[in-house]
Amino acid sequence: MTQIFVVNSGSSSIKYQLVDLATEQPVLGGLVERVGEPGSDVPDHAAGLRRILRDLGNGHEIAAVGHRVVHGGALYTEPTVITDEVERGIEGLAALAPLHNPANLQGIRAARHALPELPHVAIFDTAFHHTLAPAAYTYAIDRDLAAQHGVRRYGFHGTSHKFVSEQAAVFLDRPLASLKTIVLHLGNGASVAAVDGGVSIETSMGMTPLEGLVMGTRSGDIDAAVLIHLHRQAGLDFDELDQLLNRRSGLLGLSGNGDMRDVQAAASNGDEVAEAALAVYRHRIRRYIGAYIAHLGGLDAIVFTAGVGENNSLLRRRVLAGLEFLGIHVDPDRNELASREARFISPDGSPVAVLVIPTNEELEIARQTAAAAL
Ligand SMILES: Nc1ncnc2c1ncn2[C@@H]1O[C@H](COP(=O)(O)OP(=O)(O)O)[C@@H](O)[C@H]1O
Ligand SMILES: CC(=O)OP(=O)(O)O
Ligand SMILES: [Mg+2]
Repeated sequence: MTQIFVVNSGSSSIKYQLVDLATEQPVLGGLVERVGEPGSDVPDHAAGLRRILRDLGNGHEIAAVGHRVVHGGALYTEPTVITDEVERGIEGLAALAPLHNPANLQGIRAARHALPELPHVAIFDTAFHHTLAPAAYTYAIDRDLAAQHGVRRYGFHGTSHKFVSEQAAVFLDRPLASLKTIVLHLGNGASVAAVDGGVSIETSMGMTPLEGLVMGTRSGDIDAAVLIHLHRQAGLDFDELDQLLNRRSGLLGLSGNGDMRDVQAAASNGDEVAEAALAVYRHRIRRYIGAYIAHLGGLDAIVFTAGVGENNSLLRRRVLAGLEFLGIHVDPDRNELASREARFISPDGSPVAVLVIPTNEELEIARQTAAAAL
């Protein structure tokens, strides 16, 4: 019974699972929250991971450890067995993902220290998007400056986009190579990917996980001149602008609440500010759907996934309303059916399959870890 221990160190949490490879089911799992927050008894990710490993105890047949790492830059495009040199590589990318990579690295160091005899593998959020063409990943600024500082689109949530687009092919019983799919990963962080024959050709997040969709606390797309304007006119410095765009924008900035459940509940109770925030959220998603149909040159499937995508039926319906002329239809009854399984929400015979597929980043990390290390 081979088991893979999967560690997902987020900016303020650590999720973990012990995945049995034979059944592809978690044997156990958990979440440590409020890491490093004031009043928390978990001062940092290293301490959090030590506690998890202590609670885990002995008696498990762990064959390898898989770590989610958010930013692999241009350096890491494959699952990578972690050495001291790889640790330094991940550290070197911290400037591109300051909320995520240092936390990932602390988790890696603590786990390697506690389980030195096991192979540890880094699975990068950026890896699935390394297939983007230059036209898709290039920002139109000075070429040399951009190259010198690694400024380009990398894209994120790749583990989820890969897993979900492959699941769509299995669910539809069609060859992955023939499918043009738009994946909407709508969680706390949110991104869209255009996947053509299993290959990512476009995605909404950029050099960092800030660009693209409206998120819980992140603005997504914004005219870069807004930063210059707020610096000059409102006197905000760079740290304040970073905080503003990454931590105090998105649904939180628009409505005072960053959790979709609360915003949706308020809007449903007639709160106009919440409804206006949701209108911005939906409008942004529709812009990407239109753009990605053009990039794909057709569309076979739209897949909703992650916390919001899997659970918010009203949002799904309203995001796709009026797109019938593109062959996109939603069956209201199927859409309302709550389930933990992959499912259609389009009617039978619809030209575009509209699906809800629960993501499972931990299982994907476990699979890739085993493939790289065992
Ligand atoms: N039943 C639900 N209805 C609407 N939104 C939901 C529901 N369950 C979770 N969400 C939303 O999903 C988001 C979190 O998604 P998740 O994929 O768990 O995020 P992450 O992994 O990025 O932390 C939150 O905005 C939360 O409100
Ligand atoms: C990359 C990213 O945005 O991750 P998360 O959704 O976990 O914040
Ligand atoms: Mg997530």
